[in-house]
Amino acid sequence: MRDNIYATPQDKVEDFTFDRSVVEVFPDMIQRSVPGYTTIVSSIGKLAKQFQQSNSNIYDLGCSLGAATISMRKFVDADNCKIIGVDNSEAMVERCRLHVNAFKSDIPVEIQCNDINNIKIKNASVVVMNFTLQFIAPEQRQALVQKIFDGLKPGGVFILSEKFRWQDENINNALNDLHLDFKRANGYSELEISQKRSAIENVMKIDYHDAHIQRLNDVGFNSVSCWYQCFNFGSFIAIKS
Ligand SMILES: Nc1ncnc2c1ncn2[C@@H]1O[C@H](C[S@+](CC[C@H]([NH3+])C(=O)[O-])CC(=O)[O-])[C@@H](O)[C@H]1O
Ligand SMILES: O=C(O)C(=O)Cc1ccccc1
Repeated sequence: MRDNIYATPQDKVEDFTFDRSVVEVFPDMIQRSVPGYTTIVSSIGKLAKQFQQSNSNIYDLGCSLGAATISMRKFVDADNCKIIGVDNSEAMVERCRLHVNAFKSDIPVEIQCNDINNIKIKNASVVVMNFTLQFIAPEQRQALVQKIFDGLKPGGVFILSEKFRWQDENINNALNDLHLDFKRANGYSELEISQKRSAIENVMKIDYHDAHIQRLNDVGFNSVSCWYQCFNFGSFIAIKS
């Protein structure tokens, strides 16, 4: 289903939520809005294969419809691994369970409806946050990333994908413009782009690219790199030694 949510003028643009109407169009919305999304999702599956450990948990935090969970499940083959997807949108979780159950697999998957700030993370070999940290209140981000580090086993990996901004205004504007052109090329009108911007400005607070690296180092990761970037979107790998 095509994302037409912001195609007609709205008197007042409400804050963006992951409700039922978003669920219906979500695959189209994220594909047309996030440069590199498909590459990132498939690479997450391959990274999960590289870092899986037998008898461990694999987390997909903010799993939405389960794209990263399903990608990882295709590649994971270690003994006694369990994939745990968590999302606090009931509409997403309900649809995610349908997606996950549409394919047969030997890897157990559990989809939980919960706030990721409230869950325990333990015995993890892989933790994925694919475009989710940006929706967490900024003051809660450090504690959440610390909890992820603490819940990882030695040799475990954290994969963090986000939209970025830069302190350097020239870089920031150049990469933002490339993203706007990407949305236009994918059929979004100026009205859709501006109404969507209003809808997300209060709920999606973007961190500086440097701030992510700093935070990952601060919580204890000593191997950190951006492994993918397209315009102002990208993904970090952080390994616990
Ligand atoms: N506190 C929270 N607790 C749990 N879930 C949350 C919270 N806040 C937001 N979410 C959930 O995080 C998801 C973010 S979308 C992730 C895409 C997916 N990872 C993908 O690989 O397709 C990214 C985007 O839409 O830009 C939504 O499903 C929210 O309900
Ligand atoms: O739509 C945008 O411009 C974004 O920045 C990313 C996005 C993608 C999907 C839901 C919310 C935000």
